Amino acid sequence: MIALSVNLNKIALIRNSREGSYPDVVAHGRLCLDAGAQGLTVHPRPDQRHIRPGDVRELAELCRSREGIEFNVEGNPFAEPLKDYPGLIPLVLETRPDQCTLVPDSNDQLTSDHGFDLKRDGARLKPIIAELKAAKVRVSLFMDSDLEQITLAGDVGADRIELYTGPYAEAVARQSGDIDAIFTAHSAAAEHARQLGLGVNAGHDLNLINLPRYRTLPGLQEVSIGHALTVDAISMGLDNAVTAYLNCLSGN
Ligand SMILES: CC(=O)[C@@H](O)[C@H](O)COP(=O)(O)O
Ligand SMILES: NCC(=O)COP(=O)(O)O
Repeated sequence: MIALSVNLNKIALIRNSREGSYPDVVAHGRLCLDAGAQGLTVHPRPDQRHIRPGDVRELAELCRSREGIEFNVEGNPFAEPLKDYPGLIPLVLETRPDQCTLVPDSNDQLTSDHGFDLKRDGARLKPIIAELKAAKVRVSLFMDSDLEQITLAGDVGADRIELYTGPYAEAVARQSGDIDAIFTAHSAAAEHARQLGLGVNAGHDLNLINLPRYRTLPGLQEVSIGHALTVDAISMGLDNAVTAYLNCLSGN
């Protein structure tokens, strides 16, 4: 079974567009879990454009209260702390999510758009990964479909990789000629990770159109989906959107 982890960033983005706490991020996380999602994901960026440290603390409690539900916190461990943002690692060590997905985003990026270059960052990531694992937090690294880089992910002690699926999503949206080549590269990367003993997650710009093919990705354990699921929820309702993504993953 491929687990669906709903990313709540965009619920928080709407909340932050006004004073107060409407929509309530935790209440919407609870709704996703009640609809059957196996986990929740957040990406607390230093500028707090959407998810804030308080959201991470409250959602950690919510997920801990639910048997079998996983909480995944994403971010760049090297990002310059801004305002009252404590930094990703202190926040993760405080809240102890089930998984931390490290992502090489800089503070000025609109969104995540590439995986790690472990030739450059591997040495300084290794002790951070060890510290998170010592705290019993599973570590996943956001990676492109590059076999050499995925080998390095194993070398630096990652438990899993999260394949960056943006290029495939873009190719499907444009109906470009390289759709199959991109997915073939994804599959090779997933198989390579699996042979190295690494778990396989996937995410970014997944939606109800491009997601079905990921049912064939070797060893896929979890997808984290937020942007498109939130957009679908505007017309379907959040519980129906979660159900639609669960059905898509199970082939129903
Ligand atoms: C790592 C990744 O691809 C997404 O999880 C990321 O959280 C998207 O961030 P935004 O929601 O800020 O675009
Ligand atoms: N890791 C991917 C994620 O959490 C959500 O990405 P998106 O669906 O918002 O593009």
